Amino acid sequence: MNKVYEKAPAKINLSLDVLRKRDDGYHEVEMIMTMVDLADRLEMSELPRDQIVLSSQAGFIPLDEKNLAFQAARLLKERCGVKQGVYIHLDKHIPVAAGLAGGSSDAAAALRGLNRLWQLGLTTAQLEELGAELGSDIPFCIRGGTAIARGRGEQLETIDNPPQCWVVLAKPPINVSTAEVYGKLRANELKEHPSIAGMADAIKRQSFADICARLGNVLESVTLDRYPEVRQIKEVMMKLGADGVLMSGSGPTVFGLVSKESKISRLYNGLRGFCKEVYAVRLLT
Ligand SMILES: C[C@@](CO)(OP(=O)(O)O)[C@H](O)COP(=O)(O)OP(=O)(O)OC[C@H]1O[C@@H](n2ccc(N)nc2=O)[C@H](O)[C@@H]1O
Ligand SMILES: Nc1ncnc2c1ncn2[C@@H]1O[C@H](COP(=O)(O)OP(=O)(O)O)[C@@H](O)[C@H]1O
Repeated sequence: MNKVYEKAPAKINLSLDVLRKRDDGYHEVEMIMTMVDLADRLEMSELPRDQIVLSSQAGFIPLDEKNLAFQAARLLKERCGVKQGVYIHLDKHIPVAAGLAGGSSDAAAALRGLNRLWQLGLTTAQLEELGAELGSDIPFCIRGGTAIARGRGEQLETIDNPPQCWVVLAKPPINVSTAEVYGKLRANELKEHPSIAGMADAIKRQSFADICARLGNVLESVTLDRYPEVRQIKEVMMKLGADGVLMSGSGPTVFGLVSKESKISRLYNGLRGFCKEVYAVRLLT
């Protein structure tokens, strides 16, 4: 029986700006995203009957058509006229509804993997286009690397990876809805905007100090107000010596960038006193 495996890494937003609310209800964004080495793993095998079957060791995600990996398989089947079924096992490690694009990355991995399993011969650009139909972050998760994302997040410009560093992630035990955070944002009243060009330039110059100084996310204004524990985690991370700290996406996960390995255990152990879900990983460069 044919089988393929795909890794589905989490993303972080190094800079996230919202320019305006659009007529279609989405927000026009400009953001810089990169991947970290915290990943789900997907195993996909052929099913002789025409069915999509999902399983996972994680008890807290839907395994039916609400799952983005299921939606990815269904979309590919419909568009490419695939008659076979597929069994997908999702080995989940990325925290759910965390601002780390776990579901989006699973969908991206399913598109990449099923393109191979079913020998469809779609290009990355075609997969990105299909992915955009399922979610704004999915094209980036298909492409990977580091990119400036515009539009509603689906228009990508690949840029250099930042210099390698440690990324400490802390997720407080709350689930944040992306739609709700965008819904509460007063996009026209934002006083400060992070400079995306400035962050892109800091990355181009490989200046770790400037990258840390330029971290910014306008969605913090909504999530930090609503959930004071996210603000507290940011403060704790700074006190424990992270070089730069920011909330990822719509939150609630906070990440800290650290250049020196010697700082990691203090940061990791200190944070564990505040929340159960703490990870120390590397950038996926
Ligand atoms: C905030 C970000 C930052 O990377 O990530 P997460 O925090 O979700 O990881 C993204 O913009 C999230 O992208 P994604 O999670 O794919 O969003 P989608 O499924 O397309 O949309 C979910 C909902 O968010 C809102 N939405 C999303 C993207 C966008 N540019 N404007 C929006 O207003 C819409 O209300 C939409 O119905
Ligand atoms: N494969 C999946 N993994 C995780 N969550 C998923 C998946 N498919 C659908 N979901 C749903 O998508 C929502 C957002 O999940 P996720 O992608 O982890 O968050 P975020 O967009 O904040 O990074 C959750 O409510 C979850 O139920």
